Amino acid sequence: MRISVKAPAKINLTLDVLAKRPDGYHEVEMVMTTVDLADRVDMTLREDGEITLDCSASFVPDDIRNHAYKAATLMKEKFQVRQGVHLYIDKQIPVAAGLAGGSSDAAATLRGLNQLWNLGLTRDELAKIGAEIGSDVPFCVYGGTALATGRGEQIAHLGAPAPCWVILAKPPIGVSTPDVYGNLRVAQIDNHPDTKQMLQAIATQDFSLMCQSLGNVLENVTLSLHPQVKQIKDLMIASGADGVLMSGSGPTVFALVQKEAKVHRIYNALRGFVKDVFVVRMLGAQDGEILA
Ligand SMILES: C[C@@](CO)(OP(=O)(O)O)[C@H](O)COP(=O)(O)OP(=O)(O)OC[C@H]1O[C@@H](n2ccc(N)nc2=O)[C@H](O)[C@@H]1O
Ligand SMILES: Nc1ncnc2c1ncn2[C@@H]1O[C@H](COP(=O)(O)OP(=O)(O)O)[C@@H](O)[C@H]1O
Repeated sequence: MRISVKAPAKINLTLDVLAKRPDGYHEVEMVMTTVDLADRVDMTLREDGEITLDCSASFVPDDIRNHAYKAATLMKEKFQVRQGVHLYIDKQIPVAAGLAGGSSDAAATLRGLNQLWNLGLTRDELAKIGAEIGSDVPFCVYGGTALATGRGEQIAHLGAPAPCWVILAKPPIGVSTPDVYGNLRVAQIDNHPDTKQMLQAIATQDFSLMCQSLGNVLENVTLSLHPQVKQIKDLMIASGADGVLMSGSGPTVFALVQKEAKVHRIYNALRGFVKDVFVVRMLGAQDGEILA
């Protein structure tokens, strides 16, 4: 018996940090949406009770350090499941990119095992388990578009933003989320995004207001550590992007573009500068569907 689940990447349309919490995490307020760049997680039932994992990207861990493996272990222990599973991850999302690839693989694994092991859990119950794996996993369990608060695990669903093209560009560096948060001085943040205005832009599918409302307080930290990120931002703006922002803790930068003619110009300009460039669409309110 085998199930395959798509694990879409996410981008942050806003990312605000409000305070440092006693538990070492930060209080965040972020609007996230999924895009149609996705990993695929294949899950094959194992009667011997073992959990094993293979990944198409050799540099991604294939043991308990892999978030998908962690998800399977958590589900097996919580529900005393006798069977095991072999996980195969077809890696398409750049790693350590600010696109929550690992979190999305974990969320896809939770959703697929719920079906493969006939656990009958609700989406909310899966999201609660996801919060034990990482702050982005609950959002990835639901997919679509949402406002995430707390450390990122409290989710308020939103409607689909105005449809547009999204061009993702990742410079050849990996950025560690803990390092970026560790370098953030919350008291010195002077560019808090207007989250309410972003919510209004999404509710009214107002593309230009959405572009004006983009904001990510982690950007300045990552830009100061990695100048290439600013170069990509400047190139996207110079090539005519309607909106530009770094996603999550970076280093991926995305451009929002409404007219397809502009997409080619921006894509070609970026291709001369970075290898990892993707032209994708927002998934709006859909989620990573479960395939046969
Ligand atoms: C920055 C964001 C924004 O979407 O995404 P990515 O850039 O990773 O995609 C997330 O907050 C990343 O979430 P995630 O990658 O799940 O982080 P976690 O594993 O929970 O935490 C990794 C580390 O980041 C820091 N962290 C994360 C979330 C948060 N609200 N406050 C924090 O301080 C902590 O140091 C934590 O130990
Ligand atoms: N399934 C996975 N896919 C990618 N990276 C993973 C996965 N599981 C664990 N990791 C580890 O998590 C880190 C990157 O996680 P990822 O979600 O790709 O980054 P980000 O949260 O910035 O989007 C890397 O250190 C990688 O080794």
